[in-house]
Amino acid sequence: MALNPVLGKLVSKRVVLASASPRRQEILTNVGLRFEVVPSWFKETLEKSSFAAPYEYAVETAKQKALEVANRMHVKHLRTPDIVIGADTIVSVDEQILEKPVDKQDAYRMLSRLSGKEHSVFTGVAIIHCSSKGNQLETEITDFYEETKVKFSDLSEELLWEYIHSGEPMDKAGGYGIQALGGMLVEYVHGDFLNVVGFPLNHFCKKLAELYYPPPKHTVQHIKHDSIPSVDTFENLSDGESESSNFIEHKGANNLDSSSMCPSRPVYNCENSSSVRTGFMVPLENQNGASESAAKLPSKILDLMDGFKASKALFVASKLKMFDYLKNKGPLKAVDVANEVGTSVCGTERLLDACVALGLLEKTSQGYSNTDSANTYLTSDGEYSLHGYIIHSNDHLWPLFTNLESAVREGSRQNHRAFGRKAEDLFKDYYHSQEVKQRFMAAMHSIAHLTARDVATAFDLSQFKSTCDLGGCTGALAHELIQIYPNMKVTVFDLPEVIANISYFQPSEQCAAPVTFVSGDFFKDNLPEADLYILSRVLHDWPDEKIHVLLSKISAVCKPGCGILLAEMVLDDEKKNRSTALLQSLNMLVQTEGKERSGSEYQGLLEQHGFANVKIRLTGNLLDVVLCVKT
Ligand SMILES: Cc1cn([C@H]2C[C@H](O)[C@@H](COP(=O)(O)OP(=O)(O)OP(=O)(O)O)O2)c(=O)[nH]c1=O
Repeated sequence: MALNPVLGKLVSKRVVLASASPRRQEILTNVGLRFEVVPSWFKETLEKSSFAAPYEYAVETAKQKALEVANRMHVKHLRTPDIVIGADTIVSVDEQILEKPVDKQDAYRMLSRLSGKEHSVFTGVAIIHCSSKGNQLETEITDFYEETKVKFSDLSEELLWEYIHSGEPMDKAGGYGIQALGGMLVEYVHGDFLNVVGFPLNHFCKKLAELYYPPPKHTVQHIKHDSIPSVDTFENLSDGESESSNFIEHKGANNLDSSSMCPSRPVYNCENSSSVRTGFMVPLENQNGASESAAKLPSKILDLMDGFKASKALFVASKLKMFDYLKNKGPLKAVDVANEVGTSVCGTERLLDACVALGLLEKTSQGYSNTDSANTYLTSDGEYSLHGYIIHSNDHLWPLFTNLESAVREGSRQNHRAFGRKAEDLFKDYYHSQEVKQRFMAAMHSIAHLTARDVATAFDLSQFKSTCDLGGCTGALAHELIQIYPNMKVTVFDLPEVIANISYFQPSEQCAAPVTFVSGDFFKDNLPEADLYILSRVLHDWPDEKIHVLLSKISAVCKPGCGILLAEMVLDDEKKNRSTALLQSLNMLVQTEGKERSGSEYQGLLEQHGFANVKIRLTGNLLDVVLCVKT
């Protein structure tokens, strides 16, 4: 049973968030929703005076943002999403609509208008259900808005400018962010706090409840239309969707991070997390940091202590190809899996049970079978198989991470301790041992294929007629680019040893314009001509000195207007919030001389080589995207 099966209803659907707002991504991620991010290209230029009320403008803009994404994904022959969610947040004061400031003066105008007054924050939301009939996209649109009233204190000039110079106002409606420094300007908030931050979660859940659980006619009088049904109500309503248990696990895990969203409002975290947890109930500590009773355990720490056991269970089940057997022959009893794989029955049963508890498998009286996620991601031939990366994690990263302590003490990579060879020798191994080479390429292909759509759609790249993916390996991103921009000429440039082994990874269906593969070393050889150079998961391998060598080579062949697109995990500037990216930076420490970097660090590197207009898109998924152009 899910805490909130209305969100559980979306588990099996392909949900797309048509928004680049990191806040919206975080709010929805924190409640365990799984979705792709495809930022809308709709320009927020609707004529404001043509709307009778400010909220109508926000709702219409939200609708247009979502429709643009739904149409683009349909037209570009991508798989039509099931649901597209769009949102638009505006601030309204004295009948005027304030959006994001265009510059510091504009931010000043906005904030001085809000000083000492109450204003309204409206977020319009559109939920678009999509289907394909023949070649036509059919949509059903549900929209709504939420209003929150916010009052600012009187703001002194000094405070105003200090706040503006912090940079926080620039990407936020009304020029402030209530969830961070802007919270200091606020005297009171009446209404949904998350609505101000960009997404009215409570109203969204109520809307989904209306859509998915319309009250049966004979019980109408018992159901409160404006409430999200309670857990008990939902138990009755639940349709028993098998993935709902995954949903809870996921949500529990995500609450670990939710503090970054709203540090000043612990209530928002605490209420959710204490009611969400399943399995072992772990309320949070009281204000003094002391447990309220002996039964209350530090859940976050316990989860972290157990993390390695869960990773290793996943690695071993993958290595033994259990997900492949279960896909082809499931449901199977433990004894049958053990016979297929050649393992002990007692060990196999424990591993399978652990995988069930981790939400990777399902268990019924017929035996064990894969969840949909296991079929998609964990089988070696799944549509978005991560099998290659999992094996790489087990065989290569695990031994390196075992030496993390030495890496931290010495500040350098640990290949010699993990494998008895220097990093350089080992790197050569990738290309000299066929097995290791295939394993490494499969790992890189898994991640590139999984993230290709996010990377290719983070920005509108249609102005670039030719693209060169430097270190593009098997061409997974290149193929995605051609799907989205059929007229783009796409070249992949990688080492000869890599290019010699790409055939296994090529898609079976023929693309309209095939990808060109060119072999060479981007540090030594001439680069192919292109309007846009892509570096996906390349810069994080190298120290700044090597990056300067590479960027100056690219800069030398780039004409004004040509661009660089980076795909990396981008750290927040303070390096304290994005745990996946920060852990990845440790991953780079144990095996390379590189590291993960923040948006301003990438900007600094790029600007030194004549690239400007640096834009960063946080996709909410594995890779973020940075785009800049040569001046
Ligand atoms: C008032 C306020 C707004 N905001 C943000 C929420 C929205 O992200 C942003 C308003 O701009 P929007 O145009 O609603 O959204 P966006 O440009 O960030 O993303 P997209 O158009 O791709 O959906 O302001 C805060 O983060 N905190 C606040 O206190």
